[in-house]
Amino acid sequence: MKEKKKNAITTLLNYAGNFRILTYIGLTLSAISMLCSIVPYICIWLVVRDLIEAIPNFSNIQNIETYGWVAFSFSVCGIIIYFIGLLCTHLAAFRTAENIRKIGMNHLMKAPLGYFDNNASGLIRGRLDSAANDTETLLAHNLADIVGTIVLFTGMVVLMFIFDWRMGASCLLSSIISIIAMFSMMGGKNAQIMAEYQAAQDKMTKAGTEYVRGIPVVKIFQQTVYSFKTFKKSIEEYSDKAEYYQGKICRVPQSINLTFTEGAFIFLVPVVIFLAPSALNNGNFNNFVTNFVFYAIFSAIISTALAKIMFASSGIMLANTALNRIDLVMKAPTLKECIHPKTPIDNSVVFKNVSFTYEGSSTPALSSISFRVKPGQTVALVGPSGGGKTTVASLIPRFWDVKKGVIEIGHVNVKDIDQHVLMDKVAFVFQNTKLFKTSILENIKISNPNASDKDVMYALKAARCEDIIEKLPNGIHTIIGSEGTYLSGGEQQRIALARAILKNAPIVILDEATAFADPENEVLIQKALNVLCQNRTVIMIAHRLSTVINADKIIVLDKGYVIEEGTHDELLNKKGLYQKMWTDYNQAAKWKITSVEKGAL
Ligand SMILES: Nc1ncnc2c1ncn2[C@@H]1O[C@H](COP(=O)(O)OP(=O)(O)OP(=O)(O)O)[C@@H](O)[C@H]1O
Repeated sequence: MKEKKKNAITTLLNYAGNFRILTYIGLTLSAISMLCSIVPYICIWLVVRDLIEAIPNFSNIQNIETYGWVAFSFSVCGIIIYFIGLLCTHLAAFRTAENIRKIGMNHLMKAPLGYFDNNASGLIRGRLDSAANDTETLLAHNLADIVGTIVLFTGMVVLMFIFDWRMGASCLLSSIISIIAMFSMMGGKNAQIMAEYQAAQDKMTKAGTEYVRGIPVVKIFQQTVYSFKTFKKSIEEYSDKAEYYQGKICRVPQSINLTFTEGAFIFLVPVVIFLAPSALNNGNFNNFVTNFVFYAIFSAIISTALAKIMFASSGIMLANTALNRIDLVMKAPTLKECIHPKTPIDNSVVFKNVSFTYEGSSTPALSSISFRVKPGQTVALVGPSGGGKTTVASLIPRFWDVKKGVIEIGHVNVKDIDQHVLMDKVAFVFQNTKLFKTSILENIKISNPNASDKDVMYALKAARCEDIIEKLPNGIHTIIGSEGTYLSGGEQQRIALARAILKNAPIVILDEATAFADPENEVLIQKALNVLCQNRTVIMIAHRLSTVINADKIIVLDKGYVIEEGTHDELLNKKGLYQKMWTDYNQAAKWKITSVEKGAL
């Protein structure tokens, strides 16, 4: 446990960078302010001593006013120093939290795009945010309180043994019991239980995100909330863990801790009763009473100090868990950057004996795939569902890195091409277009931030988006998703094509570009695609075989293998899987036309 605490703080201070110095200053000031806060108690002891010694001639007392001023000055100084310290720790904490978010985001920017398919965005964001928030509280408040309290505690222990060690030891005994109870909640097996409790919370967040995503499906199929068993189960698991941690682990030590924190004088009274007769006999009863008054008051600040340590320790525990969770983000796989990047010499794409298995899967998605796409050629990937088409397409821009085989663009291994150059080389249009909740203009300029409004307008025209822009209240400046401005699937697809056209990349990857379009939109999308694909190397995935007839080459993928390759006519002559797919496709098309005709009659 001790080791873990050290790690959390060291790691956090690493995130703070140069602002670490502010943390050190803040902690030192917090320690000084705590030392200042002890002085008024010493003054109280002096006042009580003088009062008792002066009985009944109180007019002889001279120094009480001085003690009062000293106590007041130290209290005020302590408060001012504490606030300056807090200012420093807050500045450092805000910067650290900002750095955690920045470093986390920078790391995620290097993660392969495929990582985001496999990890819910809500979970990744939750991990970064909770780590930043929890550590912010730790650095801004908890750490200063811990250091201050340790100094205060050490000062108190010294004072306790200065005046009367027996009374001091009785006060200290309740503190020790309190501390043992406190740490028993956090140490050993209980730390593991706390980690499990946090993991259950993580699982619940993930299941919650999936649940919200699936609400439309639930509504369509009239399912009740309980159909989402995973989410329900995760809530139950979380409640069980929380209940177990709070009820079984914390109840007894918490009660002991609170009893001895609030009743720090619990051993003091019996000790005083026990010592009083000998003090009377020895003739130093005045001194004995002074010490008793002092320890009775002093035990109150022990309670405050212990309560502070308790809250601060739970802060460290939270920060520890948060750091473990952020580690999961920081340990996300990253694409290896090439040290000596090479420049592709043309726009060809070549797969050489590529095999690929998704992480966590035992079956390869692709096995020994080899094919060549010459510059300017259009190659179509077809085949049954799960054949590996999307995987092939996503390996080209390095959504994932292959471990076996080589993928080349312009005769250079994609791993040896600078990331920015690679991204400039390839434009992709996915099945599910992602448009941001911003203006159409911004949405399109994402692919080329330096483009002028004129270039954007050209791209919109080339993607046949004029009708979309005309009906929008503020034209290209209309924010998508605001004031009832929603675009249909086909319209979104055309905006995405405008984005790809503006990017002007020499290699285009199309994944089911017309999948969700109605007939009207499909014609427009097809026209936009013609512009996008002109004089470019194109790799397209299509289920509608009518769209691939004119491709320079068709590659048939089945169960991760290339089983046929050739032009439309060549493949029909082979009388293999493609020919069967073509027959089925035509039959389906004929069936559709017949059904429509019958319906019309
Ligand atoms: N992110 C992933 N993690 C694990 N396995 C995956 C992942 N994506 C795809 N697979 C698996 O890899 C294999 C190939 O899938 P892929 O999506 O490439 O096929 P496809 O031909 O594009 O299918 P479809 O036509 O249905 O889109 C399948 O067995 C699939 O289950």
